[in-house]
Amino acid sequence: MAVTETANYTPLTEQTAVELAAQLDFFPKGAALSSREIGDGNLNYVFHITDETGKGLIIKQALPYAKVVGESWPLTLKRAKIEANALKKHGEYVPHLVPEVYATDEALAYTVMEDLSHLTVARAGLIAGETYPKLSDDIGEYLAQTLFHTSDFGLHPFDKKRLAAEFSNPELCKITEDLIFTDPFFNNETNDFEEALTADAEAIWNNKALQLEAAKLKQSFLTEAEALLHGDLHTGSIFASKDETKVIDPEFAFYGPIGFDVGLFLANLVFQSITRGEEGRDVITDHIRNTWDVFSSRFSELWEQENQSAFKDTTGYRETVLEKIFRDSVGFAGAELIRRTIGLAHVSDLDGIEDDEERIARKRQALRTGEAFILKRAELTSIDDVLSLIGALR
Ligand SMILES: Nc1ncnc2c1ncn2[C@@H]1O[C@H](COP(=O)(O)OP(=O)(O)O)[C@@H](O)[C@H]1O
Ligand SMILES: CSC[C@H]1O[C@H](OP(=O)(O)O)[C@H](O)[C@@H]1O
Repeated sequence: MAVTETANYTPLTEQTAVELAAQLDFFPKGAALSSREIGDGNLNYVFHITDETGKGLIIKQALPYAKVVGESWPLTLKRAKIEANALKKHGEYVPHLVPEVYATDEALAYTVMEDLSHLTVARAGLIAGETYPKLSDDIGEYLAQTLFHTSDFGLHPFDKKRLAAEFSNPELCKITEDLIFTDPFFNNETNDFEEALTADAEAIWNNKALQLEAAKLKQSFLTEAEALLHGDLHTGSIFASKDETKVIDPEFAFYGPIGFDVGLFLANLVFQSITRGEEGRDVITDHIRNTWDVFSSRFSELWEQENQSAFKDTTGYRETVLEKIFRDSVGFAGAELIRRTIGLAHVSDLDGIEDDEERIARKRQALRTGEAFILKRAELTSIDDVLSLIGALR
């Protein structure tokens, strides 16, 4: 990382975070503020500042390295600016589905934003058996609005290319390129899995057909600047309640293939489908189906209403675009299922299963499902095909 990037940077402490919050015009003058670092993610500090009435705000600060690994893994501070700008850009289309950004500081790499502590991180809630009736309606809407409006279908080509340049995010993309698309498909030292899964991992590393498809997915991720993605849309990046949904943490935002955001969210629902008993599974199946249905129908409506392309009404064009997004989504979902099982950075849906035999069985199922998604994605033509495949691999 360039020396200049950290020249004026100091990490906040709970104390300095309070001092910073007091300087903002947010709490009443002289309010008694308290501060707690609550970050449970892999990369950043998150300070929760509250006054005596319970009113709160969040200060998220990037560290000059990946928190999960330590100082041996330097990481650009620019990601804080990318995250704040992505929240604001996506907020232009779906203000009700992202936190409000109150202030930013590029040198100190922090973002001050709306406190969402009244909501629960969706992954934790789903694992606990919570139901979120609006989750797939809201995420389908979020995906359609943010991805359509930042694509060539929704923007003038000059604006789209300017935005793509603004959201160039090579360092964070490299993490995804390595951790999702490369390392799990080879015997790489970043991989992380229980000994009982060794033969399963080796089968992946020896599967040449799978590697070829992984290479194609990686190429798509590297080269297809279709829309401004969230870039890491898993259920740990979503806050939810029965009547609200908010998407946080778009520090991996960049111009990439639309199916990447759709696929990551679907894969994280699939983890729930895999780990739940029969009684709790239907609600997840419905969310998987509804996410695609809402996304594709809202995307189609926006296409009809707002697409300026000369080919907008060309027979079969919209269908062709949606078929590609669908195929990509299934493939990217497959890569996410595999990387969260044997790669670096797991999900608690699987790792939290206490019984060893059950945990290993569910992880094997996740690997089988991921492989099938990647290898069969060209044959799957509807979301019901995907759901049947998930069912057949139980
Ligand atoms: N706006 C917010 N309101 C309340 N809590 C938040 C907010 N943003 C983040 N958090 C808390 O901090 C945790 C980590 O945030 P996240 O943005 O996912 O960090 P990282 O980039 O390190 O993964 C979240 O799981 C959540 O508990
Ligand atoms: C060393 S980064 C690993 C992993 O962490 C990110 O997740 P999050 O910021 O939500 O904790 C992202 O998924 C990266 O792939």
